[in-house]
Amino acid sequence: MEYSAAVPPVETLNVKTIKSGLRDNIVTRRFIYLVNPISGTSKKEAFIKLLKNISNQRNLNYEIVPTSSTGNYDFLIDKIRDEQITDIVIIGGDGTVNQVINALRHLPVRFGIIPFGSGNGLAFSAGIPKKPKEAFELILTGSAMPVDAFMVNDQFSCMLTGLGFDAQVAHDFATKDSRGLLTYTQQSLLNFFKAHPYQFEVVLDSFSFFTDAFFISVANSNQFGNNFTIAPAASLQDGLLDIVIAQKMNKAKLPFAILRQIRGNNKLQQLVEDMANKNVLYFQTPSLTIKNLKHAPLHIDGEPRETIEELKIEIIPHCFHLIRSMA
Ligand SMILES: Nc1ncnc2c1ncn2[C@@H]1O[C@H](COP(=O)(O)OP(=O)(O)OP(=O)(O)O)[C@@H](O)[C@H]1O
Repeated sequence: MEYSAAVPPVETLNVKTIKSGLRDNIVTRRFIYLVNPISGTSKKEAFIKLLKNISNQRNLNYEIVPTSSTGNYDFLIDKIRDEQITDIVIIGGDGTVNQVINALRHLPVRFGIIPFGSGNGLAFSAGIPKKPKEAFELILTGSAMPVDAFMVNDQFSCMLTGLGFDAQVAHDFATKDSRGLLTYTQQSLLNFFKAHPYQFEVVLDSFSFFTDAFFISVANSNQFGNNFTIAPAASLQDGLLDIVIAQKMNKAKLPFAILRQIRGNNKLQQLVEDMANKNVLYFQTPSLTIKNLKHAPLHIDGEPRETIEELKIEIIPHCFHLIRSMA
């Protein structure tokens, strides 16, 4: 079915249209609130009650739908078309955000996030408030902007993909009964003592190089989540991926090297020169290939994935529209 008045197709949606659409047409907007019942640690019942109250008070047209544990959202596609849904509000963490946006990004909808995950890397990177009520207020009054995403072979990523140490943490975290920051921190510490470097070949447009690294992060967002910055220069809208490579070093130096990276004073000026004498390499590129020679574990947007030997990674500029803070 073709779209008519309320929501023009994505190709014709420009920032101005969306901005004014958001502010002026709150009554004509049609919302689906997608709730992940298991993400994060905070109980959602009280917030869902509040969400209903606010939505009813403001006469919003909305429906609450649970998220899909398999990541299959085919059941929503016809509904979005038939009912001319304009806004998908994701109440969950990065794993949910990845699955929902991947499934629905070709439709002319805006996405909003109410961060209810363990890390919430994309939401916090986009300046979405931590407090659920404030995040919802932003969805009602803020602006939708085009945001980049990227592909790792045929898999979609919108926040951060990693090989090595952080991926091992994601794998171990997935086996735990409890979620949340505490469990994540425990797993990070345990893995720190077991961490060892993996061998990679990194292929860029003009050259390639080998590196032994504790981890490689491919970042669209500036952080892992919980406001833990890893790629200080990363922008969600610049058409570039920020690549962070924590090269083999004395393990005692690793936290300090990461700290320098977090503070943003290790920006790579001359990649080739730095390869020999810097512990953490940091550069930007729209695409690259990583040959994962020792089968380092992989995560995509914080979710453990089966590892891949050769990762062809490419940005999708302005892939979807996210309601985000302009601050
Ligand atoms: N209805 C559901 N029932 C059970 N599991 C679900 C359901 N919907 C989604 N999931 C799964 O829940 C898992 C965790 O979700 P999510 O990643 O959003 O939370 P988190 O891991 O706590 O937060 P973050 O990714 O921000 O660290 C995902 O693997 C997702 O596939």
